[in-house]
Amino acid sequence: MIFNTDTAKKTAELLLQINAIKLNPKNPFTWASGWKSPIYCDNRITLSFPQIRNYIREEFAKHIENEYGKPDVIAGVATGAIGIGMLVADVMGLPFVYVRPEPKKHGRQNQIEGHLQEGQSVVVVEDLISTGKSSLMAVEALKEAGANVKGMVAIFTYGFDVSVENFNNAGVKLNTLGNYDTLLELAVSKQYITEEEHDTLKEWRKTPDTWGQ
Ligand SMILES: O=P(O)(O)OC[C@H]1O[C@H](OP(=O)(O)OP(=O)(O)O)[C@H](O)[C@@H]1O
Ligand SMILES: O=C(O)c1cc(=O)[nH]c(=O)[nH]1
Repeated sequence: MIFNTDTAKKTAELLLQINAIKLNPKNPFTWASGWKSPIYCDNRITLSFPQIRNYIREEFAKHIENEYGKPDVIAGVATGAIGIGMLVADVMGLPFVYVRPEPKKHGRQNQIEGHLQEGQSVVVVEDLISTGKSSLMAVEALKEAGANVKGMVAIFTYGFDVSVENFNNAGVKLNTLGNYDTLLELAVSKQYITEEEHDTLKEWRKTPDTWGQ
């Protein structure tokens, strides 16, 4: 669920402005889930724009504080949310850890990097939710380490039913700055996308798990 419509509109505007939204229906992107998609939202690009990463940082910090107060620790989901998670932790004056998709194979074999104590409250920062699988694996690792996971915040969600179900089943609260519906509406109204691209996206959105196969 988005925090509010103003933030969702602003987030969409900024992502479009920096060309973080990539469309390539002829040569679809492969997502982390294995799904094929005509669209890719590359939130990593926001880190390269100081004003935009500052906006995201401030919005996250404000909403985390409103929703959860100050947790003991901010966690970022690797790798996409290490940068922005660290910025949020810094502005909130909080410790930071990041969570790998799986334990590292050499060295200390950590999945969670940084200092985390059992019983500490944690808010998890993610860059993007498609199915939610990557994010929820990070939550699982944090819980196994004894963390008290308060909830998750992300820059963007596609809002797929499967992600809503996955978060509900895991009992994890998710709030995002932006979402697909708001982005699409703005992209159409500002003519960032052509009629043909809009038709492709409408078709894709009906069955994103099997599109392009
Ligand atoms: O909701 P999901 O279906 O799990 O997909 C979303 C995940 O995919 C991306 O990560 P990716 O695996 O591409 O790795 P990266 O963060 O290292 O770029 C993104 O950063 C999310 O973590
Ligand atoms: O599902 C993914 O892997 C994914 C989709 C997307 O739009 N952006 C991204 O960074 N990852």
